Amino acid sequence: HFYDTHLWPQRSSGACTRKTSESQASGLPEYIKIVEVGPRDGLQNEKVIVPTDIKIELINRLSKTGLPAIEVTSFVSSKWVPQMADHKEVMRGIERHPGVQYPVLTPNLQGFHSAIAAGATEVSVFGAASESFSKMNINCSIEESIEKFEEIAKSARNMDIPVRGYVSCALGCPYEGNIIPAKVAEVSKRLYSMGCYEISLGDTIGVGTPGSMKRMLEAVMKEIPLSALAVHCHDTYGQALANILTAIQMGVAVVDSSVAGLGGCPYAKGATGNVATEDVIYMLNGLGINTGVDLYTVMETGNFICTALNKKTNSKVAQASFNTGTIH
Ligand SMILES: CC(C)(COP(=O)([O-])OP(=O)([O-])OC[C@H]1O[C@@H](n2cnc3c(N)ncnc32)[C@H](O)[C@@H]1OP(=O)([O-])[O-])[C@@H](O)C(=O)NCCC(=O)NCCSC(=O)C[C@@](C)(O)CC(=O)[O-]
Repeated sequence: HFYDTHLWPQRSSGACTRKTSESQASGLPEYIKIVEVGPRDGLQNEKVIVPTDIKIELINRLSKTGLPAIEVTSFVSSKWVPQMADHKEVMRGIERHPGVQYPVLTPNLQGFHSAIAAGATEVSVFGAASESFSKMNINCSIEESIEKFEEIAKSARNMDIPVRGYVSCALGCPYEGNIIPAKVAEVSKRLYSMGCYEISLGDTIGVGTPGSMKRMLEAVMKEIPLSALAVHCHDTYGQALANILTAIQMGVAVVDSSVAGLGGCPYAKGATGNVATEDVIYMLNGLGINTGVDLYTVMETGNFICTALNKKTNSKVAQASFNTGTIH
């Protein structure tokens, strides 16, 4: 089930070349920034520990696709997430391309200091809109997590390190079920107020629908400027692209995704992969929205990591391109 990319034709014209005129006409953003989370969110959930050199090669390949941001690893406890135990080696080992951001996850000051010592120049804190999830994921309440994140934000500010903020369970929690939009808005506001430049709203278990995405975003947009919002959709219920389309129709212009649709959170059982980067780019190309990312190179990179992991891609676009021998 692996893809011999030689079977694919070279990149075709069509959707990729229809640039901004359609998106301008439809009121959609002209440019969407894709934040690639595969090396972190994808590989943290693999049962096997992926060798460090494969992780580095994955990130180096992703750096050549035009992606503007690639989440590298997490500086978390190796007892909690053994898959990310080689964070220092990965951070030190990658080639950094000018203009590409390489954020890493940091749950507390200890993680922040290790990340900076390993050469990180951007970090992400990761909170939740659910008390139970916060406890299960980072072993503290939402309030305690905010205190830890404030310490990170303060140190980061002194060092000119940008901080991104995640809010998990924005559309539902594996332990509490429904999460009210007001809670998502409240946690988002606290992260934004402490200096996070962007808030990524995570549908951690992929239960959201365009309806719940719209209601949640309406609440969050009352507190935070649209330009500071991102969506992070898992595809567990097959709703990710529809949810992303809803978000971009509402003006959100930053989308997290994962090459080959790798991903999931070890503390959210049953949550399958993130939406595939290939599928997001294909949809955005079709809408005439510029991403600056080359679909073909991302598909080749997806093929590389799936071959290394001995698994089938979750990207529908990569599957279809293989089956039909065409990229539309
Ligand atoms: C946050 C902790 C560390 C608290 O864990 P804790 O056990 O409460 O920490 P502690 O402060 O009590 O320290 C206990 C031990 O952990 C060590 N420790 C303490 N901090 C660190 C650190 N930063 N890096 C490395 N080690 C650390 C510390 O040194 C000590 O070591 P010991 O003395 O026992 O040998 C733990 O709960 C943890 O590592 N959790 C990992 C959670 C995680 O990575 N989850 C997946 C990412 S979140 C996600 O996927 C969702 C997202 C972002 O994608 C968005 C979405 O989809 O919604």
